[in-house]
Amino acid sequence: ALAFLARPRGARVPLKGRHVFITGGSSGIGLAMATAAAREGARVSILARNLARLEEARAAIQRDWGRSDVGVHAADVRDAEAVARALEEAGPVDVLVCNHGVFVPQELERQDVEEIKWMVDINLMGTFHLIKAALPAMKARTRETRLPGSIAIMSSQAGQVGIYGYTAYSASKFALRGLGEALQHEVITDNIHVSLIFPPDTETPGLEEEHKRRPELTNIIAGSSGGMKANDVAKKALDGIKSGRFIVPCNFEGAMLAVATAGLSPQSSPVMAFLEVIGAGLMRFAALCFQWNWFSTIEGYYAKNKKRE
Ligand SMILES: NC(=O)C1=CN([C@@H]2O[C@H](COP(=O)(O)OP(=O)(O)OC[C@H]3O[C@@H](n4cnc5c(N)ncnc54)[C@H](OP(=O)(O)O)[C@@H]3O)[C@@H](O)[C@H]2O)C=CC1
Ligand SMILES: CCCCCCCCCCCCCCCC(=O)[C@@H](N)CO
Repeated sequence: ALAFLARPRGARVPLKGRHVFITGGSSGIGLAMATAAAREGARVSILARNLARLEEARAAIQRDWGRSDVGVHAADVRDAEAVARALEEAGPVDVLVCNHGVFVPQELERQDVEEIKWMVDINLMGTFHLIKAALPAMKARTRETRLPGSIAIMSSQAGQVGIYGYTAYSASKFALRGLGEALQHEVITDNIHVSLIFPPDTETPGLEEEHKRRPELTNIIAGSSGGMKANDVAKKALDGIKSGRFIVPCNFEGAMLAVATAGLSPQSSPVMAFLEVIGAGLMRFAALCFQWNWFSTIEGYYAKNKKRE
């Protein structure tokens, strides 16, 4: 029954010979995805603000994979016109990867409104700008080539569960899920598959920066999910994109989170649909255990710090 029910139907999204456009492609997960896509024979374009870092990334991809056709586009995703210009320059896209993102964890009370707005503008509004700019040509492309296209959006496990220190970041990353679910309805008849990627802490230049300011409690709770290397996240992400998966978890805890938060998300895999139906109660129980542990940690931490004052 679930094999019949699971929707949208699964798809094979090939990368070889296709145009893969990756934002935040000059660093961390984005650079790892750009490198892996080039290795699979895709024509890759990368977008970020800093041109020098983009050029370095292009040189690294060319050195490793001998591709001389990596396109670089310096633009800020907050600037809708600059994003539209970059996509115009790059030409029609087959696979759009909205991976750019910024994260500064902080308790809401201590975080400035400017910093909150900055995260929401880049992580959420930037993704809107990209998809709106890329979509018309993407639709024409899937019609022309009769091959499925893909829009991949980089969320985070902090986009599946809200944890201490991530009010602004989680809000921006949860929002991407709403965007993605609604968008999948709108583009399915154009043969475009939406993928939402949910990595745990991943070793990147961005994470190194984040650690300079991350509250101790955020460190502890985020540690509930094992850290990963950028190359491994990139591989999971590309595998998810290639098989047209909507929810793409990256590690074991991520697979549990995916089942626990399945909600009303699209599901093309009958096997995953089966696990979701069977696992719902069990994973809710596991989630309550995790929450029990997190609240105990927070209460213990505050009790200890009060004593010290
Ligand atoms: N590392 C982690 O622990 C995790 C990361 N993620 C998500 O994965 C994505 C990538 O993270 P990671 O690789 O760590 O990040 P990095 O900080 O290493 O790289 C971020 C990339 O995004 C680009 N970028 C940032 N702001 C803008 C902007 N306004 N316009 C255009 N490009 C921009 C950066 O280039 P430039 O500064 O030149 O613009 C850079 O290329 C993010 O969306 C992040 O939220 C999710 C879960 C865990
Ligand atoms: C039912 C069972 C549930 C099991 C596991 C729950 C684990 C949740 C851990 C949440 C970790 C959030 C890390 C965010 C990383 C990130 O995005 C930052 N590095 C900034 O980018």
